[in-house]
Amino acid sequence: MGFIMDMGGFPIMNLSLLFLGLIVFIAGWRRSRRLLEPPRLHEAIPFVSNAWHFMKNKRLFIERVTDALAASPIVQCRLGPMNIYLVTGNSNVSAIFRSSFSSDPWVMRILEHSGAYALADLTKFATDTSGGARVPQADGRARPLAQEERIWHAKHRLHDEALMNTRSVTALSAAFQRFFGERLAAFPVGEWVEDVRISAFLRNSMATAATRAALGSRILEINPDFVEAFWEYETYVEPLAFGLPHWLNRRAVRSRDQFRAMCLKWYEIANREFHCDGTSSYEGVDWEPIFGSQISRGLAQWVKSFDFASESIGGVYALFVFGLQSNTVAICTWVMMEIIRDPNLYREIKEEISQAEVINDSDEVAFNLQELVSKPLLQSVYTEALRVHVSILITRTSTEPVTIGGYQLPAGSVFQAPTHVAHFDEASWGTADRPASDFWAYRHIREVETIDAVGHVKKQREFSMMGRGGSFFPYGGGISICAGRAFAKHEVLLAVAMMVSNFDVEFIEWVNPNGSRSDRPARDHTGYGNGIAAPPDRDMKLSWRRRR
Ligand code: HEM
Repeated sequence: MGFIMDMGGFPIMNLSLLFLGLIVFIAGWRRSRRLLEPPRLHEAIPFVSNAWHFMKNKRLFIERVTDALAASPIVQCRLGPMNIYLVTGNSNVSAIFRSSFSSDPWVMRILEHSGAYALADLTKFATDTSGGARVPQADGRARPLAQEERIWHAKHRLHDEALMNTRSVTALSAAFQRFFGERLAAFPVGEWVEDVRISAFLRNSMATAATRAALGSRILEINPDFVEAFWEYETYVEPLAFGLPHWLNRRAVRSRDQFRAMCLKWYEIANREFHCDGTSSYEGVDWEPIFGSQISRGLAQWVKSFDFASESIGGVYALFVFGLQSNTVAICTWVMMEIIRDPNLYREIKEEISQAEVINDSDEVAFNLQELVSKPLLQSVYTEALRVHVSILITRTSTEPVTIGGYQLPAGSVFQAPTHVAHFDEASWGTADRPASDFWAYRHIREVETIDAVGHVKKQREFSMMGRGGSFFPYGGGISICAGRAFAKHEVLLAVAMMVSNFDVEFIEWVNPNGSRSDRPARDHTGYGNGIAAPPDRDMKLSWRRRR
């Protein structure tokens, strides 16, 4: 009692004041800490809920992020073991595309968990801190790495040479046109085929044609189930990157390992066949059946020069096929669905496509590629499909201390910019009668007046982003921007043009995955965790008749 009342002569009043002061101090300190740190995305079970939510229903997770980013342009969130800063706004997003931000740590997670690279090869990436750019980043090494030891840079150079330059894009597009044409030619001329499901058709035929174009035909002969195994693996690529223990992710790990094994089996056979006569007769050609294209042969060269282990080589090709297929097929499907459901749009698209038709040496209808990919309405529909259906969190790590959204954050902070927030921003995209949430085929078109040779004023359509490019980054940005973006556009527009130009099409109904009639059109597949373009959750059933 005496202890409570006077504490050996220390009056209770003083003790209460001291205690109160301490509480005020702690509350103030915590508030000031909070002010120094961005607000945090709510999480019911710390370390678990957000990561679980992300993997199981990414669309809902991104909607929660969108709400949080409406209140603050930067929000913290824990995804499994990682603390992440989610950012929005043109200046914050362009900041993370600067060269002082790197995608390498995130890519390393993908290589390790989604590609299952061998530890020895992961170490080669981890120890090369010189970055991907031509000029090495200062990394404080006593002996800077020689150019040929720079593994990130070698990969970037390969992408530039074998994916981005005009010759490689033209060669890949020509091969794709040939192989997709063969799939279409399998339909009888003049006969209506009643039960074509556009999503299922493209997942098989477009993926097969793109695989042959990029990797050659041999890979499909060696692995008849290659395309099915790919789609199984594809659903797990992004969830795998979080590196959950295998026992929590058994199916994902099994699919990954099966697909990598297929890639490796082909690589080993292809490698022997390609070099069987010591000097391959295929050297220098644009396309051959064993390795396919320049990018595929380049990858083979790259893995050899860095002495990759076999298990990594399977992962290298598995991840390449992921980049090649998973977005183009989904985007092409959305473009077809949107134009088929709107007869006027279909008619106008068909008219544009007919202007790019040419007769090739074999007397067949082909396309002037440059003309095709610059048609205003086709580009607008393609851009709108990317705007509405691409949802990715572009991820970067700061290599130096940085101020973003008014917060000073240390080197090593991980940032993610959700495309969804920018792509659905009303201020950038909405119009009085067309909210940003709607797909509107004509959103990226403007009418301009031109005067012809005899002085007549003509109205003409032009494709235009109208200065809104900063709110549109479906291909990411900075040095890690998608290396396949030029081919992606060619491939999607070619596939659309070939179907529209060669077939009469009639819509029948929307169907559920089990084939039963759906009472609503397709929406983004919400449970989809793969990362970039969401595929449709319903299919479109149609009948079509090949015209020639
Ligand atoms: C509509 C189709 C496509 C979309 C929306 C898309 C989107 C993306 C995105 C968002 C990234 C990450 C960029 C970043 O972190 O800033 C990426 C990277 C990449 N993509 Fe694509 N992509 C598409 C098609 C393709 C195709 C067809 C290929 C291959 C032929 C491809 C190859 C790559 C490669 C190699 C990278 C890694 C680039 C690097 O780290 O340097 N992509 N893509």
